[in-house]
Amino acid sequence: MYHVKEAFYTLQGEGAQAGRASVFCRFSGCNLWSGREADRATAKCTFCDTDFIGTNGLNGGKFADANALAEHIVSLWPEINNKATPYVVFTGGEPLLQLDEALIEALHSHRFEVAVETNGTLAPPAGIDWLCVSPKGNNPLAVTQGDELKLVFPQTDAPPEQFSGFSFTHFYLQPMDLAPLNKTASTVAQATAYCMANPQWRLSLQIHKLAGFD
Ligand SMILES: C[S@@+](CC[C@H](N)C(=O)[O-])C[C@H]1O[C@@H](n2cnc3c(N)ncnc32)[C@H](O)[C@@H]1O
Ligand SMILES: Nc1nc2[nH]cc(C(=O)O)c2c(=O)[nH]1
Ligand code: SF4
Ligand SMILES: [Mg+2]
Repeated sequence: MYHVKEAFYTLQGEGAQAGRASVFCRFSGCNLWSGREADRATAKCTFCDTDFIGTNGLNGGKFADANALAEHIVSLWPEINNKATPYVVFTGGEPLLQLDEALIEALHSHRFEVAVETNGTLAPPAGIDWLCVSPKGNNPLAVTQGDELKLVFPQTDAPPEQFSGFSFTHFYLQPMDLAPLNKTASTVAQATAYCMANPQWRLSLQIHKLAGFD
């Protein structure tokens, strides 16, 4: 059984695939935070910008098997023409708690490319087409290679230098959105300065927040 908080059609807002039409499938639950505000300060990941509790969001629910969830995802992709490869982004919460090879294979059989946004603490199943790892503080990584390392910046216990030798094709700094913490500061300016001083790293602005879509 897969537990899905919400699923929707939008543009990828972050990283190297920003601007690409995507079905987002947000799994419920995370291994680094309960999702409850009362637990945030003591969680293993404290700055999360996402509600991933339960299955009550848009197009959310419980899906009995891989084919049922794959068909749900396929139904959210618009059949406008066949020139673009359909794209699904599994996120959460932590998608690697639930994503498995059966679901990836079911989506491949519908021509979909499969992307994942993960905190990197769990081993991924085979078959993922685009793996984005976003390390969280000093939580140990189970994954040190992939397509994209996208580090939320700044994090005192996760400086970029710790990851710059890993085997990723793209290295992005994403300014920490402090709104979930009821704080403001210029994390954009700090990330900009770091990327200018360290050209291995590129800036990822969360364009969905700037443009006002999900
Ligand atoms: C909500 S997470 C879900 C996927 C996975 N659990 C992870 O942490 O990568 C999706 C993306 O949002 C990023 N993110 C979470 N909170 C953020 C914040 N306050 N500011 C900027 N990016 C944030 C994460 O680092 C990750 O790249
Ligand atoms: N548009 C849009 N792009 C995103 N890229 C990563 C997201 C996430 O929450 O994982 C996200 C999201 O929530 N919305
Ligand atoms: S690991 Fe990802 S989903 Fe979990 S609390 Fe952190 S940012 Fe949110
Ligand atoms: Mg998000």
